[in-house]
Amino acid sequence: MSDTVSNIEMSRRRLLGTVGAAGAAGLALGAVGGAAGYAAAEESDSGAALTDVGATEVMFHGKHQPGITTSMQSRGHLVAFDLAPGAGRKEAASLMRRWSAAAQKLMAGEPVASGGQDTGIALDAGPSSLTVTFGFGRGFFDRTGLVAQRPAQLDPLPAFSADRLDAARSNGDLWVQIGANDGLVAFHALRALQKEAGAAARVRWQMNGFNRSPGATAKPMTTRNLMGQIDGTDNPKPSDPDFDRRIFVPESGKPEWMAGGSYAVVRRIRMLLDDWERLPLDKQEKVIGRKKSDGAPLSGGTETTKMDLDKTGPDGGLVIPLNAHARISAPEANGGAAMLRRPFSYHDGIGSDGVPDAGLLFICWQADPLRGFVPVQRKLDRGDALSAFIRHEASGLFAVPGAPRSGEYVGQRLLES
Ligand SMILES: C=CC1=C(C)c2cc3[nH]c(cc4nc(cc5[nH]c(cc1n2)c(C)c5CCC(=O)O)C(CCC(=O)O)=C4C)c(C)c3C=C
Ligand SMILES: [Fe+2]
Repeated sequence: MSDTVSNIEMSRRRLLGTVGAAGAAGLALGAVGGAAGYAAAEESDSGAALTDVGATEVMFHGKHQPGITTSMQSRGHLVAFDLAPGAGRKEAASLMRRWSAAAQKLMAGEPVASGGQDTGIALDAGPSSLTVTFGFGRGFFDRTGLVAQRPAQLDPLPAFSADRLDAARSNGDLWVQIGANDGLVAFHALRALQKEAGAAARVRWQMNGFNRSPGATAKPMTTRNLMGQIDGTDNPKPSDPDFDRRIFVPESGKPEWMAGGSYAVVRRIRMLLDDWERLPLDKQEKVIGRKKSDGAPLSGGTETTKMDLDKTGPDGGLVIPLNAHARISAPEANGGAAMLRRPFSYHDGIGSDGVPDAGLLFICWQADPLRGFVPVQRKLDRGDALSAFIRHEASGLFAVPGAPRSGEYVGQRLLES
């Protein structure tokens, strides 16, 4: 069962079980609410929950860690930690044990007494689809004396010509991805995990992101990014026959501790919004190869229609230009290379250059970065029309093990091997 299915079941059970029939009758179910949902929510004065957003719980245990195939959440925090000077394998194991116990409680909507007492930031809220995902960076294996267990997939990413990477905001020994459909719930988890790190690890960098709030659109839709494009249409789907093979390390895969795991590539990609917004709509659409209004390919149809890469217009030219982002990044153009993109937008105010410091916290998941991100980015780096409007400013690559079994902590099979 996917964690999304169990979310829905869990949230329905919680709604009916804890809110009671009178409240449940007037509820707007966030996932399917639509226009009728808004009316019900606005009119509800019974004191019952207005939606099931808060009640939805994602499971901590399972085959894969949460936060990979989980539906995108409206708030995200990405934090990289370095192990503190003097901390090694023993301290790392103890940290992962503490973090896993805290994450399990947080995801169940329970308080955590990190450093004495719960901060109270998430009091009153339900789990709100909180997920906490843990990964290990290349340096982790040096620090813990586990170099022999380091997967080749964590070899540094190649340099790309358009990279303008800030080393201080790149990589890190440990990576934590927090996502939730409530800002306070997400911050509560962030704070608890930072405190739980104690003297064992120090924050190296932190990035904060956001997406659409559940229920913001009248019907469920693929989200938009800060350039206004519908972004995520052609993601691999869990129902695709080769989804697991592309995104997750198989049970028989190597190293054994990565069974059921995945590799996360994280890129902080700044959008040059002033330049982008000056571009007329028809040119913006040619940059991507899709319409801005509904995400349909320029070759016709609706958002989910397959792109016709050979279609020509009245002038004889290709309707999806040769340098269109969607053409260049398509699996067919990259020997089948595919990744699951699950980003957050970010906005960190106005940069020192006077333009918005805003863009995409691009996170993609794959069983092997050399068969996912790397070949696609190599190709985009050479000829993507979008390159003129974006700048890669930070980068990270992390091994994200499978979910722990009941009673285990994340990474136990590595740290106690
Ligand atoms: C190396 C991988 C990719 C990077 C980096 C990347 C950055 C990036 N993309 C957009 C906006 C869109 N991307 C779209 C499709 C798309 N992008 C990638 C890969 C990277 N994007 C892939 C593999 C695909 C799917 C291609 C396909 O199979 O057809 C789209 C179109 C809609 C969609 O399918 O999601 C948009 C829009 C931005 C703004 C960006 C950097 C800021
Ligand atoms: Fe893209």
